[in-house]
Amino acid sequence: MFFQLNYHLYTPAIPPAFVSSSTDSHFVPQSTELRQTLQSRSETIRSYPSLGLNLPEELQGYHTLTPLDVSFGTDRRKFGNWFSVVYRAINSTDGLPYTLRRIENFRLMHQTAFSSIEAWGRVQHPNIVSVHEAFTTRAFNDSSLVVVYTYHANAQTLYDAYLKPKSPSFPQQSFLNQATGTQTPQFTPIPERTIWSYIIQIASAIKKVHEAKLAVRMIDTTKILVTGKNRIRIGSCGIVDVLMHDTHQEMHLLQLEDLTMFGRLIFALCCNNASATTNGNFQKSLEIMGRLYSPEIKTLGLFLISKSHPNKNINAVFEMIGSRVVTELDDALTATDKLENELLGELENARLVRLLCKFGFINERPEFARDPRWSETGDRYIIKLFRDYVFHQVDEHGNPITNLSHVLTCLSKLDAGTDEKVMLVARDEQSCLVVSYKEIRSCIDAAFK
Ligand SMILES: Nc1ncnc2c1ncn2[C@@H]1O[C@H](COP(=O)(O)OP(=O)(O)OP(=O)(O)O)[C@@H](O)[C@H]1O
Repeated sequence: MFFQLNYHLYTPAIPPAFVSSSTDSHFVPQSTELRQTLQSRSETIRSYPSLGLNLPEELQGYHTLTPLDVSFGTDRRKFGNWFSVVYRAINSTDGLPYTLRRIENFRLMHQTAFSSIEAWGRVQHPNIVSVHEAFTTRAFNDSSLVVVYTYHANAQTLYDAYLKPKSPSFPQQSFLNQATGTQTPQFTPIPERTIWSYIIQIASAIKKVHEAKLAVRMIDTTKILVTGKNRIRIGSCGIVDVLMHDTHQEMHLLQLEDLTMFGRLIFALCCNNASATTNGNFQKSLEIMGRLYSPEIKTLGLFLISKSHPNKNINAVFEMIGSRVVTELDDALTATDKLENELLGELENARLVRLLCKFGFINERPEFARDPRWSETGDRYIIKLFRDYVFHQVDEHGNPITNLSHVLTCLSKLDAGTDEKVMLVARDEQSCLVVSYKEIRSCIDAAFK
């Protein structure tokens, strides 16, 4: 069956006045930066682990383990009371990269501890790193628990992105502004719009989790990932449920604890201090927050960390932040417009690559090399001359013309099968043929078949 395409040449883009690819938007950087970001993620995924790490070659269907924690080997990080290490690994079944969080020296007492992982597997949300599976293994020469998550290339924790001291010679302190007599924080505050965006994203993740009758149990700057421009995702979900399986705790209380951790997170981000709500720092934190941000953020933060608020639940949070959600929604829709527009510009790629592959399959087949009938007669002769017309033209001095727009225009016309005629000249210039792109396309199709 042969379908006539009713589009040809290049897909027209939306006028830049409506969707501009050269300007930044809240969630999508300008086109060139977006491309660099995606390219760099692709490079990261293809990067290979250094040798000599002494890691298992294979682990429950995962291979090519690469540690993601840069401090691996020197500063052994902790997950609660347990040591944990994070790896990227490739799944043998689908060939895709995943994140493996390993908890060292963990003894699984009951298989039922994994039931929460199944529940987490059903939680799909744009602000939660998806949980895939969990297993125990002796492949690391101990008894380890491994929980597998979606891998977000080049993700950074909120801690690394904002709170980590930039240099040991610049401790994160306030200094006294002699002119005004006020303490000025020695850090670059996160813009208010970004803080609201993070608040809304975390709140909607918590809402999803609480509605699934689960609790996040780990809302902390070191466990939330920045996975794109102003995009964050809660990582490490489900681990605490497995680790604490034998300690029964009421879900309602765990969900309240989520809100308290959420409040502490807001203070930490606003004040650039992971311990902003501890006793010694609290007054100073309130002062910093009052000075840098609108009062609604402080009110929300105080509501969340309050011990005994009768109406403390995630829906009450949304009542407090409702008006800000509209801006977030607008920005999210602008992001889809921008990405759709970027995609429009790439539509041609797949068509053209498929066409080039077809050419590659047909032209110069070695098994027909001694058979002049293959390429010197009929359909295939036309294809050969067309190939010369597209790729092998020379200028008046006999130098090759490498004009990409000529190639792309010809291929697009060919793909569309236009009625436009083209004159194909034999290499010896003794004969020429005038054929339409439509006819050339039929020849290629027939030869390919
Ligand atoms: N799902 C994921 N996709 C991509 N990278 C991830 C993912 N989860 C974690 N990482 C990366 O792995 C690294 C280590 O994560 P980890 O949670 O151990 O951070 P950490 O700062 O070392 O925290 P801790 O002190 O608790 O160990 C971080 O740089 C993080 O960006």
